[in-house]
Amino acid sequence: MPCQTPVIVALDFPDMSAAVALAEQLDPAQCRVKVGKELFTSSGPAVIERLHQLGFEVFLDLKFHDIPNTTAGAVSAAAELGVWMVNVHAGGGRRMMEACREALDGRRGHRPLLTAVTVLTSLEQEDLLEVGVDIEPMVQVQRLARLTQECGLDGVVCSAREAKALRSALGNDLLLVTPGIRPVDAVADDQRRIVTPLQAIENGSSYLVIGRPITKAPDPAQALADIVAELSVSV
Ligand SMILES: O=C(O)c1cc(=O)[nH]c(=O)n1[C@@H]1O[C@H](COP(=O)(O)O)[C@@H](O)[C@H]1O
Repeated sequence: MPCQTPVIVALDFPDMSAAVALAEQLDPAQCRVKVGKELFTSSGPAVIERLHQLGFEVFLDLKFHDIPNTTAGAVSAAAELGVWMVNVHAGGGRRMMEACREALDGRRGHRPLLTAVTVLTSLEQEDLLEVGVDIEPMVQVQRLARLTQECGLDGVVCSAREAKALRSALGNDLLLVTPGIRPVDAVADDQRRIVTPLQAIENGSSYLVIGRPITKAPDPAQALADIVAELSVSV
Protein backbone atom coordinates (compact mmCIF):
# COMPACT_ATOMS: atom_id res chain seq x y z
CA MET A 1 0.00 0.00 0.00
CA PRO A 2 1.47 3.43 -0.89
CA CYS A 3 2.26 5.77 1.98
CA GLN A 4 -0.84 7.52 3.32
CA THR A 5 0.82 10.11 5.56
CA PRO A 6 3.15 13.12 5.13
CA VAL A 7 5.77 11.70 7.53
CA ILE A 8 9.31 10.96 6.34
CA VAL A 9 11.44 9.21 8.97
CA ALA A 10 15.12 10.23 8.85
CA LEU A 11 17.23 7.08 9.19
CA ASP A 12 20.35 8.77 10.53
CA PHE A 13 22.26 5.64 11.51
CA PRO A 14 25.91 4.67 11.20
CA ASP A 15 25.31 1.49 9.24
CA MET A 16 22.80 -0.51 7.23
CA SER A 17 21.93 -3.05 9.89
CA ALA A 18 20.92 -0.38 12.40
CA ALA A 19 18.87 1.47 9.77
CA VAL A 20 17.13 -1.67 8.55
CA ALA A 21 16.41 -2.80 12.12
CA LEU A 22 14.59 0.48 12.72
CA ALA A 23 12.81 0.44 9.36
CA GLU A 24 11.53 -3.08 10.03
CA GLN A 25 9.60 -1.70 13.00
CA LEU A 26 7.78 0.81 10.78
CA ASP A 27 4.92 0.41 8.30
CA PRO A 28 5.50 1.73 4.74
CA ALA A 29 1.82 2.81 4.70
CA GLN A 30 2.56 5.15 7.61
CA CYS A 31 5.80 6.80 6.50
CA ARG A 32 8.47 7.22 3.90
CA VAL A 33 12.13 7.01 4.92
CA LYS A 34 15.11 9.27 4.37
CA VAL A 35 18.67 8.14 3.74
CA GLY A 36 21.20 10.86 4.48
CA LYS A 37 24.92 11.44 4.30
CA GLU A 38 26.00 9.21 7.19
CA LEU A 39 24.03 6.13 6.16
CA PHE A 40 24.69 6.46 2.43
CA THR A 41 28.40 7.02 2.97
CA SER A 42 28.67 3.88 5.09
CA SER A 43 26.27 1.64 3.16
CA GLY A 44 25.86 2.98 -0.38
CA PRO A 45 23.11 1.93 -2.82
CA ALA A 46 22.61 -1.41 -1.03
CA VAL A 47 20.69 0.29 1.75
CA ILE A 48 18.32 1.92 -0.75
CA GLU A 49 17.69 -1.44 -2.38
CA ARG A 50 16.94 -3.06 0.98
CA LEU A 51 14.53 -0.27 1.99
CA HIS A 52 12.76 -0.63 -1.35
CA GLN A 53 12.43 -4.37 -0.71
CA LEU A 54 10.77 -3.54 2.61
CA GLY A 55 8.23 -1.45 0.68
CA PHE A 56 9.43 2.08 1.53
CA GLU A 57 9.68 5.06 -0.76
CA VAL A 58 13.09 6.63 -0.17
CA PHE A 59 14.17 10.27 0.00
CA LEU A 60 17.89 10.33 -0.80
CA ASP A 61 19.06 13.39 1.14
CA LEU A 62 22.60 14.08 -0.04
CA LYS A 63 22.06 17.83 -0.52
CA PHE A 64 24.21 18.03 -3.63
CA HIS A 65 26.02 21.37 -4.03
CA ASP A 66 28.63 21.62 -6.77
CA ILE A 67 29.11 22.93 -10.30
CA PRO A 68 26.15 22.31 -12.64
CA ASN A 69 27.68 19.40 -14.58
CA THR A 70 28.74 17.49 -11.46
CA THR A 71 25.46 18.03 -9.65
CA ALA A 72 23.32 17.08 -12.65
CA GLY A 73 25.30 13.84 -12.91
CA ALA A 74 24.80 13.11 -9.23
CA VAL A 75 21.05 13.68 -9.48
CA SER A 76 20.89 11.38 -12.52
CA ALA A 77 22.77 8.70 -10.58
CA ALA A 78 20.21 9.07 -7.76
CA ALA A 79 17.41 8.62 -10.29
CA GLU A 80 19.03 5.35 -11.39
CA LEU A 81 18.60 4.09 -7.82
CA GLY A 82 14.83 4.54 -8.12
CA VAL A 83 14.54 6.93 -5.20
CA TRP A 84 11.31 8.86 -4.64
CA MET A 85 12.99 12.22 -3.90
CA VAL A 86 16.48 13.70 -4.18
CA ASN A 87 17.72 17.12 -3.11
CA VAL A 88 20.33 19.78 -3.84
CA HIS A 89 21.28 23.05 -2.11
CA ALA A 90 19.47 26.03 -3.64
CA GLY A 91 22.64 28.01 -2.84
CA GLY A 92 24.24 26.22 -5.81
CA GLY A 93 22.39 28.75 -7.90
CA ARG A 94 20.15 28.98 -10.94
CA ARG A 95 22.36 27.24 -13.48
CA MET A 96 23.05 24.34 -11.12
CA MET A 97 19.37 23.80 -10.34
CA GLU A 98 18.33 24.11 -13.99
CA ALA A 99 20.98 21.58 -15.01
CA CYS A 100 19.63 19.12 -12.43
CA ARG A 101 16.04 19.58 -13.52
CA GLU A 102 16.98 19.24 -17.20
CA ALA A 103 18.96 16.08 -16.47
CA LEU A 104 15.89 14.51 -14.87
CA ASP A 105 13.53 15.79 -17.57
CA GLY A 106 15.79 14.25 -20.20
CA ARG A 107 15.66 10.79 -18.66
CA ARG A 108 13.48 7.96 -19.78
CA GLY A 109 11.87 5.97 -17.01
CA HIS A 110 11.77 6.82 -13.35
CA ARG A 111 11.96 10.51 -12.39
CA PRO A 112 12.40 11.33 -8.70
CA LEU A 113 11.02 14.49 -7.18
CA LEU A 114 13.72 17.16 -7.07
CA THR A 115 13.83 19.55 -4.12
CA ALA A 116 16.25 22.26 -2.98
CA VAL A 117 17.37 23.07 0.55
CA THR A 118 16.89 26.78 1.31
CA VAL A 119 18.27 27.62 4.79
CA LEU A 120 19.10 24.66 7.04
CA THR A 121 16.75 24.34 10.02
CA SER A 122 19.79 24.26 12.33
CA LEU A 123 20.58 27.89 11.44
CA GLU A 124 19.23 31.09 12.93
CA GLN A 125 19.85 34.73 12.16
CA GLU A 126 23.23 35.00 13.92
CA ASP A 127 24.52 31.97 12.01
CA LEU A 128 23.54 33.55 8.70
CA LEU A 129 25.28 36.76 9.68
CA GLU A 130 28.55 34.86 10.31
CA VAL A 131 28.49 33.48 6.77
CA GLY A 132 27.77 36.86 5.23
CA VAL A 133 23.99 36.67 4.90
CA ASP A 134 22.76 39.80 6.67
CA ILE A 135 19.01 39.09 6.57
CA GLU A 136 16.43 37.08 8.50
CA PRO A 137 16.13 33.36 7.67
CA MET A 138 12.56 33.99 6.48
CA VAL A 139 13.73 36.46 3.83
CA GLN A 140 16.57 34.25 2.62
CA VAL A 141 14.25 31.22 2.49
CA GLN A 142 11.72 33.16 0.39
CA ARG A 143 14.43 34.36 -1.97
CA LEU A 144 15.84 30.85 -2.52
CA ALA A 145 12.38 29.27 -2.76
CA ARG A 146 11.38 31.70 -5.48
CA LEU A 147 14.59 30.90 -7.38
CA THR A 148 13.93 27.17 -6.94
CA GLN A 149 10.43 27.56 -8.35
CA GLU A 150 11.73 29.58 -11.32
CA CYS A 151 14.17 26.75 -12.05
CA GLY A 152 11.26 24.31 -12.30
CA LEU A 153 12.07 22.10 -9.32
CA ASP A 154 9.29 20.26 -7.50
CA GLY A 155 9.80 21.82 -4.10
CA VAL A 156 11.97 23.18 -1.33
CA VAL A 157 13.28 22.03 2.03
CA CYS A 158 12.68 24.70 4.68
CA SER A 159 11.41 25.11 8.23
CA ALA A 160 7.67 24.88 8.70
CA ARG A 161 8.04 28.32 10.29
CA GLU A 162 8.37 29.67 6.76
CA ALA A 163 5.67 27.48 5.21
CA LYS A 164 2.76 29.89 5.57
CA ALA A 165 4.63 32.78 3.96
CA LEU A 166 5.86 30.55 1.14
CA ARG A 167 2.37 29.27 0.44
CA SER A 168 0.98 32.78 0.12
CA ALA A 169 3.95 34.05 -1.93
CA LEU A 170 4.47 31.05 -4.21
CA GLY A 171 1.15 29.18 -4.30
CA ASN A 172 0.15 25.59 -3.65
CA ASP A 173 2.12 23.73 -6.33
CA LEU A 174 5.55 23.88 -4.69
CA LEU A 175 6.21 20.98 -2.31
CA LEU A 176 7.31 22.16 1.14
CA VAL A 177 9.47 19.51 2.81
CA THR A 178 9.99 20.51 6.43
CA PRO A 179 12.55 19.07 8.87
CA GLY A 180 13.07 20.58 12.33
CA ILE A 181 9.84 18.96 13.51
CA ARG A 182 9.51 18.46 17.26
CA PRO A 183 6.46 17.23 19.19
CA VAL A 184 5.59 19.61 22.06
CA ASP A 185 7.53 17.74 24.76
CA ALA A 186 10.57 16.79 22.62
CA VAL A 187 14.08 18.26 22.94
CA ALA A 188 15.29 20.49 20.09
CA ASP A 189 18.74 18.80 19.79
CA ASP A 190 20.81 20.76 17.24
CA GLN A 191 17.71 22.13 15.49
CA ARG A 192 16.84 25.83 15.83
CA ARG A 193 13.79 26.68 13.70
CA ILE A 194 11.46 24.01 15.11
CA VAL A 195 7.70 23.47 14.75
CA THR A 196 5.29 20.80 16.07
CA PRO A 197 3.89 18.24 13.58
CA LEU A 198 0.35 19.58 13.67
CA GLN A 199 1.44 23.22 13.39
CA ALA A 200 3.63 22.31 10.41
CA ILE A 201 0.67 20.83 8.55
CA GLU A 202 -1.50 23.81 9.49
CA ASN A 203 1.20 26.12 8.12
CA GLY A 204 1.08 24.33 4.77
CA SER A 205 3.90 21.75 4.90
CA SER A 206 3.62 18.94 2.36
CA TYR A 207 5.99 16.53 4.11
CA LEU A 208 7.39 16.37 7.64
CA VAL A 209 10.95 15.04 8.03
CA ILE A 210 11.30 13.58 11.53
CA GLY A 211 14.36 11.77 12.84
CA ARG A 212 15.31 11.52 16.50
CA PRO A 213 11.83 12.05 18.00
CA ILE A 214 10.97 8.72 16.33
CA THR A 215 14.27 6.87 15.94
CA LYS A 216 15.50 7.51 19.50
CA ALA A 217 12.10 6.89 21.11
CA PRO A 218 11.80 3.82 23.36
CA ASP A 219 9.16 2.52 20.94
CA PRO A 220 9.69 4.07 17.47
CA ALA A 221 6.55 2.51 15.97
CA GLN A 222 4.45 3.99 18.78
CA ALA A 223 6.15 7.39 18.42
CA LEU A 224 5.29 7.37 14.72
CA ALA A 225 1.72 6.24 15.43
CA ASP A 226 1.30 9.06 17.97
CA ILE A 227 2.44 11.65 15.46
CA VAL A 228 0.19 10.24 12.73
CA ALA A 229 -2.73 10.27 15.17
CA GLU A 230 -1.96 13.89 16.05
CA LEU A 231 -2.23 14.73 12.38
CA SER A 232 -5.57 12.89 12.20
CA VAL A 233 -4.41 11.09 9.10
CA SER A 234 -6.31 7.86 8.63
CA VAL A 235 -4.20 4.98 7.35
O1 LIG B 1 17.43 18.10 3.92
C1 LIG B 1 17.09 17.70 5.03
O2 LIG B 1 16.45 16.68 5.17
C2 LIG B 1 17.35 18.60 6.18
C3 LIG B 1 17.39 19.95 5.91
C4 LIG B 1 17.38 20.88 6.96
O3 LIG B 1 17.36 22.09 6.75
N1 LIG B 1 17.39 20.40 8.25
C5 LIG B 1 17.41 19.06 8.54
O4 LIG B 1 17.37 18.71 9.73
N2 LIG B 1 17.44 18.15 7.52
C6 LIG B 1 17.54 16.70 7.82
O5 LIG B 1 16.36 16.31 8.52
C7 LIG B 1 16.68 15.37 9.56
C8 LIG B 1 16.18 15.90 10.87
O6 LIG B 1 16.43 14.96 11.88
P1 LIG B 1 15.99 15.19 13.39
O7 LIG B 1 16.56 16.52 13.81
O8 LIG B 1 16.60 14.03 14.11
O9 LIG B 1 14.47 15.20 13.39
C9 LIG B 1 18.17 15.14 9.50
O10 LIG B 1 18.40 13.93 8.79
C10 LIG B 1 18.72 16.31 8.71
O11 LIG B 1 19.83 15.95 7.93
